[in-house]
Amino acid sequence: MLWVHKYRPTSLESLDYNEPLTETLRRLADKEDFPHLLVYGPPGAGKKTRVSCLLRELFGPSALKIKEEQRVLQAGTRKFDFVLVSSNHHIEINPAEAGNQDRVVVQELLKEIAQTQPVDVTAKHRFKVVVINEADSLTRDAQAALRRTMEIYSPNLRLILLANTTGSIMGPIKSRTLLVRVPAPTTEDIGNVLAKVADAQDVQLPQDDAARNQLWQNISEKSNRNLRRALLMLETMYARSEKIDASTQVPLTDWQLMIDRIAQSIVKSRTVQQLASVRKDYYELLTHCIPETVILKELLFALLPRVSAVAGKNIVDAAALYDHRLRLGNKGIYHLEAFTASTMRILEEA
Ligand SMILES: Nc1ncnc2c1ncn2[C@@H]1O[C@H](COP(=O)(O)OP(=O)(O)OP(=O)(O)O)[C@@H](O)[C@H]1O
Repeated sequence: MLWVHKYRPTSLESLDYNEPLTETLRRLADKEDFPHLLVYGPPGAGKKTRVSCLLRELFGPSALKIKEEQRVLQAGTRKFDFVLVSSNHHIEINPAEAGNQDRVVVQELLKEIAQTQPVDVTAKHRFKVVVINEADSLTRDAQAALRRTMEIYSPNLRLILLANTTGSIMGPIKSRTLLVRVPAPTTEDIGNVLAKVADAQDVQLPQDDAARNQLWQNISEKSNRNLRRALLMLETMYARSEKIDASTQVPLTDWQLMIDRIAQSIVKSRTVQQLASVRKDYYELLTHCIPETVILKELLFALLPRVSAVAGKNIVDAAALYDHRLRLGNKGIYHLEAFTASTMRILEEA
C-alpha cells in the first residue's frame, strides 16, 4: 500500500497539523444543527482527509466502511456510467466527471439519497451527508440544482462541498454553507508528517538537524507544499535508496518533467514547428489523464522563473484568460494551444 494511504489519519485525534481547524470541526460535529460545509484549499492540503475524519466523528467508525458502486444515469436519450462511493451514512460523488451532464448527477443522486432513511437507527445524527468533490468545476446548471436540493431536503441531508477555490461557486450556495479553509501545510508541518512516516518505515534520515531540515525544505518546495506529493516523493526517494540525505535529488513525476520541458522549449524557440511539437506533448499529457487546468497551472509556474517580470505579468494575464475559457468549454487542447501561442507572442514582443 502506498504511504499516502497507509498513513492517512482516520480520526480527528490523529490529524497531524492545523489543530485549531481540527478543534472547529470537532465542535461542529457535536452540534445538533450541523451546517452544510464548503471545504476549500489547495491540492494536497488535507481537505478530504479532514472530511473523512469529520464523518467518522459524526457517525462513528461505520462511516469509513465504504463501498463503490457503478451506476447508469440517463440524461434525455443518453446513458452514462457513474461511480458512487458510499457508506451507510454518506455518499461521495464527483459530478464534474459527468461533464455537461453534472446537473443530472446532482439532481438524481441527491434526490434519491434524501428520500431514503438511514439504515442505522442508533446513529448519533439522523441526516445523511453528500460529499461533492471538485465542486468548483460544477456547471451553473448543476450549482442551481444543488441550491434547490439544499432548500428542499435540508432536514435529512447535509452537503460537504470540496473545492480548490471558491471563486467559481455561486453566491447563493456560498451563503448557505459554512466556509472552511484548509490552508496548505507549512514546510514545518510537512517535515513533521514526513519524519513520522520515515520513522515508521525505518527510512535512514540524516542525523544532523540542519541536514534534515534542508531535506524537508527541498521536498516541500518541489511538492509545492502538497502533502500528497511530498509523501509520494519521499517514497520514491526511499525506493531508489534506503539512505536519504539533504543532497538526494527530489524526483519529479514524468508529467511534471514533460511540462518543464515544454516551458523550456517555448522560451527557447518560438516557431510554428515548435507549436506543433508542443501540441503533441499536450496530447500525450491529456491521454495520461492530466487535467487541462493542471497542465496550464504547472506550465505557468514553470514559465515564470524563465522570463522577465514584464513578460511574466502578461503571461499570467493570458493564463487567467485561458483558464477561464478552459472551464467554459470542453475542447481543452484548443485553449492550451492558444495559451502557448499567446505566450510565444508575448516573449517575441518582450
Ligand atoms: N492532517 C494530516 N496528517 C497527516 N497526513 C495527512 C493529513 N492530511 C492529509 N494527509 C496526507 O496527505 C494526503 C493528501 O491529503 P488529501 O487527499 O486529504 O488532500 P486534499 O486536500 O483533499 O487533496 P486534493 O485537493 O488534491 O484532492 C493524504 O493521503 C494523507 O496521506
